[in-house]
Amino acid sequence: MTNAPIKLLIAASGTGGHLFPAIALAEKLPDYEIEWLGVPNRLETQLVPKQYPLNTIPVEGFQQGFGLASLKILAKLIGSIIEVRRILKQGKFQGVFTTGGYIAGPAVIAARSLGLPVVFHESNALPGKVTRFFGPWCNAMALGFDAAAKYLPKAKNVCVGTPVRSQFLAAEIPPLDLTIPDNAPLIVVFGGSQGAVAVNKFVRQAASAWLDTGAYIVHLTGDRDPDAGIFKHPQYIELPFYDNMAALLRRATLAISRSGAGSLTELAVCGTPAILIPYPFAAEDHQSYNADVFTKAGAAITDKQSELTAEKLQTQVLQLLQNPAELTKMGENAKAIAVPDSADKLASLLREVLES
Ligand SMILES: CC(=O)N[C@H]1[C@@H](OP(=O)(O)OP(=O)(O)OC[C@H]2O[C@@H](n3ccc(=O)[nH]c3=O)[C@H](O)[C@@H]2O)O[C@H](CO)[C@@H](O)[C@@H]1O
Repeated sequence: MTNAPIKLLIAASGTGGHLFPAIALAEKLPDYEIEWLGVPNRLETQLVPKQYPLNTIPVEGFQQGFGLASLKILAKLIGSIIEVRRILKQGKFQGVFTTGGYIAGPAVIAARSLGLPVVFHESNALPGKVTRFFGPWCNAMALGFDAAAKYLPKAKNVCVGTPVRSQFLAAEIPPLDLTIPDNAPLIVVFGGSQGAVAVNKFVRQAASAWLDTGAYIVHLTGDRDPDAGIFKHPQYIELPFYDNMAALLRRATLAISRSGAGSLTELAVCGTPAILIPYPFAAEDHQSYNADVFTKAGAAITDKQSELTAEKLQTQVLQLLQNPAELTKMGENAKAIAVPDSADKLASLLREVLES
């Protein structure tokens, strides 16, 4: 007699930073029957592989203060909890995995109210409010960074790193489909999964001096950059989004990046030295806490956006390009933070919780 597969509901929504680790975990559970929980019109509708049926609920994050808008959101939250309980019961799910954010609230409440186990993964060094609130209710709290544990004193913390997409771990990474000479230094600029308009502006103002040294720039602008297409140069490649990040970050001499957990994890796995510019409006400034981990490890230089100028960024990059030994050291320090088998560790933890 063969055992029926374990049914798992994955609640991961919104950004690459929330979705990629969950997809990497799902790929490690081929013997499970997995369905997804997300919201309509977010990145999950594009990124979640078709083999995982997507259930959607209309949950939203709370605004500051408590007005009519918050009451509507509360009503949606209650409706979402009822709906997730229905999905879990009807589908006979045996557990829930979540990467946090506002989808996690109804997922954790519904699962725990039905007595189902929940494994939570928090990739940031400063855990989000939802994580801090619901962490103690979960059967395991998997952390991307050790530094997060002190903010979750009552949770069952296990540091597993943050899983990266399988492309980063493949023995043979597909080659870059961009024309960049082998010996040219390459600066890669990216601003999370949605691009960073403020970073893009600094980069365009500073870029000429970098290009004059013979360096190439691959600039991933996001699709909402009003200045896209303005700056042109034969060594400057501008794209709204690029898929083959594994090959690009491995090839990069230096990255200029926001400090979302996903980006940092990939920089570490690839051993890519970086200048980090935390997104100043991220919830509770959590990207600065992420960046601190890298700066303290000697893997990156961090610039506060409010104190940065194009001139300062220009000089920092020129100095680093002239100092390959420093770049190599930063890259090695980044590699030392990496947890390349994070998805395996997370899958083992989940199996331990769901199968014991
Ligand atoms: C603005 C904001 O609050 N962002 C948060 C969001 O992640 P957000 O998705 O914004 O940022 P992350 O750095 O975590 O992830 C970005 C991902 O997009 C990928 N990418 C980017 C550009 C591109 O052209 N191609 C591509 O594949 C990167 O390789 C990376 O995997 O959730 C993360 C996890 O909780 C947080 O740490 C981030 O702070």
